[in-house]
Amino acid sequence: MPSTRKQHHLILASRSPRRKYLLRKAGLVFEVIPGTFDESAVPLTDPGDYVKTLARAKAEEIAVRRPEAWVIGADTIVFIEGAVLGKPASRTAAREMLRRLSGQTHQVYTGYAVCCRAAGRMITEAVRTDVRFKELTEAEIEWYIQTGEPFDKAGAYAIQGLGTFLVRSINGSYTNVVGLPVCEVIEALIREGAVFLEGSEGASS
Ligand SMILES: Cc1cn([C@H]2C[C@H](O)[C@@H](COP(=O)(O)OP(=O)(O)OP(=O)(O)O)O2)c(=O)[nH]c1=O
Repeated sequence: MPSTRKQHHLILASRSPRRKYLLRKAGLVFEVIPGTFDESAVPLTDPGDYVKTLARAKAEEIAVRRPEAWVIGADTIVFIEGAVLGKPASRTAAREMLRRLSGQTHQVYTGYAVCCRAAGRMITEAVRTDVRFKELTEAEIEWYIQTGEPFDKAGAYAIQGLGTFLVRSINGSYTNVVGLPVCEVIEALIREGAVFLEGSEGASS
């Protein structure tokens, strides 16, 4: 019996619900296939190069299995005074990160990769957004930690969630902070002829 399942040709190589949400909101049709790439194996270099390397590795892992598809990979880090803040592993780590970010401006870097092996294409870029936090009281930090929101987010906060109250201002792309610079990624997809919109021919085969 022939399969009636839609074969999408755009794949998001990510387990991040935020990335999926951002691309869906932009009207794209895609599959989600998270990889197993071990980020800890990559040494920190320049923050932009670092997120590009990780984004590329995440995309390539899936592209090898689906050479005909266009694959998107991404990686987001929070960077302050030469240090990378990843996802906090404990309440103590979350507390330390939030204290460090309090009253300061930090940088959020998201690297993205858009690639297709059959087309012989690999685009990698990094986008930077400056984020300024308000001065946080200890009570505000404790309240935010007990909401549970910091734990799967780089830098222990979510600008798109309850953590919106932490942010005084941003300079640059908002979606870049959430996990995917939508403007730049869609620009790249359009340039490559790889945009699959709901209802369009390219979205299924
Ligand atoms: C700073 C910030 C980060 N984040 C999230 C975006 C990313 O999902 C996460 C950083 O972790 P990443 O390692 O970039 O991504 P991930 O592990 O969630 O997903 P995958 O590797 O499978 O693609 O932090 C927010 O949701 N809001 C924010 O304000």
